[in-house]
Formats: sequence, structure tokens, C-alpha cells
Amino acid sequence: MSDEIIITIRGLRNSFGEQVIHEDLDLDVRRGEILGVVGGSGTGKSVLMRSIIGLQTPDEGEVEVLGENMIGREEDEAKNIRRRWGVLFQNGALFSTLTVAENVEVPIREYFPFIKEPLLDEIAGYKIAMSGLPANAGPKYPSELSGGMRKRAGLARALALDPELLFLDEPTAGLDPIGAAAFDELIEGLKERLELTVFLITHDLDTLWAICDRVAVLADRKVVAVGTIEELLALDHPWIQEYFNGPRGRAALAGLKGR
Ligand SMILES: Nc1ncnc2c1ncn2[C@@H]1O[C@H](COP(=O)(O)OP(=O)(O)OP(=O)(O)O)[C@@H](O)[C@H]1O
Repeated sequence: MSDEIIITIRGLRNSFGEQVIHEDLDLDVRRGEILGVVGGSGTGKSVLMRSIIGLQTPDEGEVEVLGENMIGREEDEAKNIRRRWGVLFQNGALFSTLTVAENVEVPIREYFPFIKEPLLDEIAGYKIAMSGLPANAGPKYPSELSGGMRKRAGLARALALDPELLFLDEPTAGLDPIGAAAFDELIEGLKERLELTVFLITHDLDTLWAICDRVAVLADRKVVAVGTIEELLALDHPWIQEYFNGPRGRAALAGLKGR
């Protein structure tokens, strides 16, 4: 992890009608880190991610990603910046009428229309293999895959354009513990090999302990703390204590020590 800040958020405010989700929220993400983002249900983790990637226009505040101001961008400019990150949405968001390989090819076709088969198939095959899927997954439709394989297919698509930054929204939700641990390892390995920075929303305490360099805690409409879990444990914020020091938090730590 370097000291370079790759995402800067200052004074972010988001609301839906009367409901204020974020107020005066600040956050920095460092290049090369896996930043876990946690918080109770409805604290606005996904809305925060959507604000960073330009899918949600904040009421107020500054969002800078890879040195570029993300707010009020013209579509053409935003498109150029978007190419530099990959996103795995909570439900995978694969096109159900396209095969896995075709799904991976979608962003490549969008940005590089001059790349034709068979090179396109080769690139898709490479991304599919990189995501830990067998080669025969390429011609399959999402409905033919297990939940874990669908996540990997979504990951392959997120990696299609060789991103610097990866956004993952609850990637291990719905996976069994063995599948979740394997996915964690995959992310950590990819981060090392591809020198990625990862913004990872999760409820999974095992994931937090196993692969996150730092964790940001959302509560009271803002990021109330950011640090290693050890640093967070030293704080006396009630939600943080309950989350990391509660029975599940302690079990996750014990499980990690037993690995
Ligand atoms: N497009 C929208 N219109 C209206 N309200 C929305 C919209 N998107 C999100 N919200 C509201 O914003 C709040 C935060 O939602 P968000 O999905 O970011 O929470 P979260 O922290 O990711 O929750 P979870 O852990 O349950 O996934 C919720 O109350 C949600 O209902």
C-alpha cells in the first residue's frame, strides 16, 4: 500500500427526499489497499459506492477519483474515467441473455470496437481464467452457473479493461464459508498480481480479518472511523465494539488464527 490517495471524498451529502443518508462524509482510499467498508444495514454503503462511480449525484461535496473530479462531468469525460475501474455489483448484474464470455466482452466492445474475434474471445478467456473459472464456463449462460461461479463471472467482467481500481459490493454474500474464503483468496491474489486498489463493501467479518488492509465504518451518516481492525478495536464507539467484539466478531478472529 502506498501513501498516494486514489479516492478523496470531502463533505459528501446524499439524500432521498426527506431521508438524509450521508452528511459531511469524508474518506480517503490509498493506492494498493483493500479498503473494507462496513456499517449497519441501510447506512448507505452502496449509495457511497454509487456516488464514487458517478451513478449517484450527491447533493453536496467533492469526489475525486484517480485525480479526476467526478461531479458534474460530461458523459464523454466520465466514460474515459470509468474505463479505469471495474465494478462487481451486489447481484452480479450479468446480462442473462449473454454467455459468460459475451458478458466479459461487453465492456471491451464498448471501448475498443476495433478488436474483433478471435482476439476478443482470447481476452475474455484470459479474464475468465484469471477469475478462477474453468475454461468451459465461457459458453455458459449465467443461469447455468452456481452463485459462486456467477460472482467470478462478474469479476471477470469487472477485470475486462485491466482496471486500476475494483469496486466490490458484498462479493461473498450468499456464498458458503468455503466458497467465501476461496473468493477472498482470489481477490487478495488479484490485488497483489494486478496491483489493484479495492473498495470492498462487506458484512463478512471473515473477509475483513482475512484480506482488508483497513476498514472504514459508516454510522451516523458519515465515516466515523477508518483504520486497521486493531485500531478500530481500540475505539469505544458502540457499533464498532458490538460489531468486532461481539460473538461473531470474536469467532471470526478465532477462525482466522486457526487457519
Ligand atoms: N434510489 C433510491 N431511492 C430512494 N432511496 C434509496 C435509493 N437508493 C438507496 N436508498 C435508500 O438509502 C439507504 C441506504 O441504502 P444503501 O443500499 O446504500 O444501504 P447499505 O448500507 O448498502 O445497506 P445494506 O447493507 O442493507 O446493503 C436505504 O435506506 C435505502 O432505502
